[in-house]
Amino acid sequence: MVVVLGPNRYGKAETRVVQVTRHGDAHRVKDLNVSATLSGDMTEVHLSGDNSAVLPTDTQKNTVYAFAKKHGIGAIEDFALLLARHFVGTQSAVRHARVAIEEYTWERNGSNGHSFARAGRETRTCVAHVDGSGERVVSGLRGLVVMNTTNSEFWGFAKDKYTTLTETRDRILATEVAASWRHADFPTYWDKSHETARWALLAAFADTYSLSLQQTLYAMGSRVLAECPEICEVRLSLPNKHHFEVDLSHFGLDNDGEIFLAADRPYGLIEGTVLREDAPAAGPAWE
Ligand SMILES: O=c1[nH]c(=O)c2[nH]c(=O)[nH]c2[nH]1
Repeated sequence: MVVVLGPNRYGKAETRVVQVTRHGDAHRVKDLNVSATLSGDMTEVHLSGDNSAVLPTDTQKNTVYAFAKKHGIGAIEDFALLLARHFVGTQSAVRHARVAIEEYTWERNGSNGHSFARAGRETRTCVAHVDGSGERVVSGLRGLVVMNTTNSEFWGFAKDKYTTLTETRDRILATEVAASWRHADFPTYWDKSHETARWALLAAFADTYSLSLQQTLYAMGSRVLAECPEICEVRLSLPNKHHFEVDLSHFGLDNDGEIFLAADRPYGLIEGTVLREDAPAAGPAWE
């Protein structure tokens, strides 16, 4: 039997780093979850246990903390690129570094400058790749929960003998947005680019008179591309958080779109990609 080593990679997953910057009494918090993944000339460690090419995952973790102190944490895309460039640039055996970062946002709690509350469930994300073919960054967010209480219909759908869903000309449309977007060019300011893309998603969700969540998805992705010239591809995953009007007739009450059961499962899951026709090749961006 002949076996060979296939694709492999290794790294330190989920290094949690919190940076508190103190401007007098007004503190600022950056709260990240950093996952580094390295690959390259790693045959010997797998075949013979020779570790000479292996930068320990423990070192990768330490680098995250040291770089947070030395360089500070600004936009997560800048921090991810800094780390990825460092691993590829300083370790000859490392040909490809992937650094994925999640950022959790804290809001001020009161006015004392040092008390914070976690801001909802929304998480900002990015994945940076650095290798011999170049640098690629995918940014995004997840956990952004949105709801329209009208301007949503769903009718004219295919039916078979198992279809019981009634057509509706007015329903609640709610979802928890998970979106990621690929950059054809790097923006000057990652934070500004993220803010604009996020705003575009929200604006399109609010403005679209929806005949299906699929149509809303396409509108959201298109709006990001319209507002952000540096972005060439948007991927969206939208759970349809169903709200069912409750039948209150048993209690002698009518219900004209006022009382709903918010079902947590099962949920429809609408996923799609919207991209520029001339988007450059993605390379490893989405891996
Ligand atoms: O916007 C929707 N898209 C669907 O594909 C679908 N399917 C369903 O049962 N409800 C909905 N709503």
